Amino acid sequence: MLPRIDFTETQAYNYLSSHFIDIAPKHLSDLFQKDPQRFEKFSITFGDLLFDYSKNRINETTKVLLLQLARECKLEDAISAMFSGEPINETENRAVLHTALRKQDNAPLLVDGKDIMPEVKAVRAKMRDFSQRVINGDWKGHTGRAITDVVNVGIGGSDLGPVMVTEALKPYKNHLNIHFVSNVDGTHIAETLKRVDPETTLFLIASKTFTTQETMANAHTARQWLLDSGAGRDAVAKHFVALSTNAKAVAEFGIDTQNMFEFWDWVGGRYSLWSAIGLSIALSIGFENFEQLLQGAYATDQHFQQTPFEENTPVIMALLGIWYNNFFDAETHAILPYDQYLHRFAAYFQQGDMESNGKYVDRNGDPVDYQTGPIIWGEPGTNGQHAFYQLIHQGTKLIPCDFIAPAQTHNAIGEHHTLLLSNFFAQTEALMNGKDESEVIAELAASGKTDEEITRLKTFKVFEGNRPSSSFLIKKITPYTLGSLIALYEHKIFVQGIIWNIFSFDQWGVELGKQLAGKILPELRNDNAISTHDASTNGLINQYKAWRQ
Ligand SMILES: O=P(O)(O)OC[C@H]1O[C@@H](O)[C@H](O)[C@@H](O)[C@@H]1O
Repeated sequence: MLPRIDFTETQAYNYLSSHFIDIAPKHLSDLFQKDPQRFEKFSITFGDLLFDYSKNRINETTKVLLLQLARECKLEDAISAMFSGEPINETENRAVLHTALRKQDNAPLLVDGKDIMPEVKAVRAKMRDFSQRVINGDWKGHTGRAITDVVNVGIGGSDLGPVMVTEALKPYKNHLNIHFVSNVDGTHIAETLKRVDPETTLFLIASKTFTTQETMANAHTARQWLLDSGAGRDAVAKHFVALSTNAKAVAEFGIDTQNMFEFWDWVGGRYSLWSAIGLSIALSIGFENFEQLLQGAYATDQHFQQTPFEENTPVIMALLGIWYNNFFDAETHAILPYDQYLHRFAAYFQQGDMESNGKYVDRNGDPVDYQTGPIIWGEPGTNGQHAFYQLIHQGTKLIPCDFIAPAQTHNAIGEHHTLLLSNFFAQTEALMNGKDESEVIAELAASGKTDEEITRLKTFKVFEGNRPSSSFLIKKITPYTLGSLIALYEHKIFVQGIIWNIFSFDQWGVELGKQLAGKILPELRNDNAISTHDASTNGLINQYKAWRQ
């Protein structure tokens, strides 16, 4: 069982509250001036990844107190509980073992007294064999032609991870075209089916539960499309495989369970890209590269389990988030990759973080009286700079930002990467230092402005700075370093959930909307006027019925 500790009642929280009053007025640029060792003190190099957190509004005392907070919340026990397979997802009575999927050592891992590693390895071997056969053309479609296109049909955790990773690792891609269909909006599948050939397309029906409405609707449409092309029923076995925990539902759908890649209820959907759900990744970049991804994540798992908290990257990431969320009242957190290939990274962690820690009930079942998970958002740089950075620099909200950039690019074209990185470094510096009034006046005067113009314009051009950021500089985005990076964010989310005393691995908040959609659906199947809801919902439904003809 996970500890039940109200972090706002710890000694560390008390100390942090008074310490906050000292730190809040201090400017980051002064902190740097006073301490030439600041970068060395507040950065961690882990493999090919440098985590620089020195541009955060902390000093050594802050760090000591935040670490004390983690200890008082019994983080160490929680980490061993997760890795050892205790049922820490208590509202579903499940273990949380996405880490087992990337485990590289041979030690057994028991869940309910049974070693799960042989099954994990068997599915990995099956994925290896299958992906190799599809990639080298041995797996044929129903007319004997090799597969050219793979369509992953899934949503949420059965979509976002594979989409993000296949995009991030495009430089490693082979000849297979990979498509993703998630939305129940028929447009998504219709547009995808226009681009593929029934003779050479393989559908991966990715659903942990195999009951998700969107995925089942899209899977049925895809199967019908195959049959409508003239293929017989036996063609389904050559063009459909399932990635799921639910063998019964897979068989009912008509997919041979031989063609099912299994995973288990101790893998959360949003943590499942390491499981059979990652088959589209293995098909896209080859199984060796998929294994590299797992190995990179495993390196982070070891770092997380074995490194003292002082130098433990996910622990520090999490504590910084708590510092801003619970003391500075920051409501959001931006993830800003300076790498076009990482363009779905923030979207992926919107689910990862917000579905995990967007909760107002604590582990005792009581409403919390403090803030929990932040709003996660972001877009790649430099595009974000020309869109929303205005607000980050001069808006009224404090937005802690993570900047992520590779030192080496996969596309060394002219000076592009140097231009990109100059922006990455400049933004973190600008956010921290800002620009004071005297600099603004000097610049305006140098550009020939009159005194009157200078007086009129100067306040608009001042940047107060002191806006915090952390930077991840990665030698190169490879399957291995990407695996490490994703796992860092996963463990950050875990640590925060432990400290906020919430359950991070269930998602009851997504159920109500599904339930109501289930009630409304039959009401939309006829033309009768509806009066069973509130006036707004009735009004919307009735107008829809009037207009839909
Ligand atoms: O993989 P499944 O069972 O189809 O579920 C897809 C998604 O369904 C959503 O309802 C859940 O909120 C997500 O966590 C999940 O990833």
